Amino acid sequence: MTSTQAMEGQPPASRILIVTAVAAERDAVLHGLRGSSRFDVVAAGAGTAAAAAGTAAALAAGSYGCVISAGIGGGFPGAAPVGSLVLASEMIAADLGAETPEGFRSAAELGFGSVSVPAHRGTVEALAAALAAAGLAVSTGSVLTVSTATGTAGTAARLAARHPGAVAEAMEGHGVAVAAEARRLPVLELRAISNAVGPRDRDAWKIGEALEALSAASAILLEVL
Ligand SMILES: O=C(O)c1cccc(C(=O)CC[C@H]2O[C@@H](n3cnc4c(=O)[nH]cnc43)[C@H](O)[C@@H]2O)c1
Repeated sequence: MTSTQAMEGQPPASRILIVTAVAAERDAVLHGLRGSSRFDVVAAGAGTAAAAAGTAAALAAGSYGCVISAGIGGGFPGAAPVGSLVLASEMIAADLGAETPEGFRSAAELGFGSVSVPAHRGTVEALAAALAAAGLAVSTGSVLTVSTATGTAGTAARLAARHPGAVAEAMEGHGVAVAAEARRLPVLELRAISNAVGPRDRDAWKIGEALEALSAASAILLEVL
């Protein structure tokens, strides 16, 4: 895990922890935050296990009032185009469950507990309004956390059918959210869309465009949080 404090100085009353997967996402967020001392930004690694462990470690080491999972993500066609932003209304562990002869059953359906953590509604609404007011394209809806990035039209269609409110998928949000929820902290997920959820075409991913959108959105975090 690599961690960067935005700037040295006295910690304010309510600090905010932002967890990304990779260093490029962390650096894009830090660029937008322009050295604000209220935020710590941590690149915890890809996937829910690294995200949850990294978030839990950061929360054990510091005092925070809010946690944000941030990075790039895949957008569902028709809901979140490449280059746009997504704010999660909830973070769903979309492939946590079991295959059965009747198809996939979620851990919740199997009685193992919830697979969804709600985002802090008031903050989502305020942030979505501020992003839109700044001229940034933003949609709000469920963000799916998957262990395997979708690579076929069939998987995309199955996920969309199972989660009609889904706007994007990524690989860390639910892990960050579970670690935040364990400490009763409000949690958000912010994704900048680099690719469409569907048939895999890695060469078509617009990572630079998404990282720019992530930086622009991070500048708005300063105003709202
Ligand atoms: O190669 C690079 O320069 C680069 C820069 C920033 C980020 C990356 C990543 O590969 C990040 C992996 C991260 O991205 C999320 N992600 C993005 N699109 C999807 C998707 O369609 N399905 C699932 N996850 C996606 C995910 O959270 C990964 O951890 C590379």
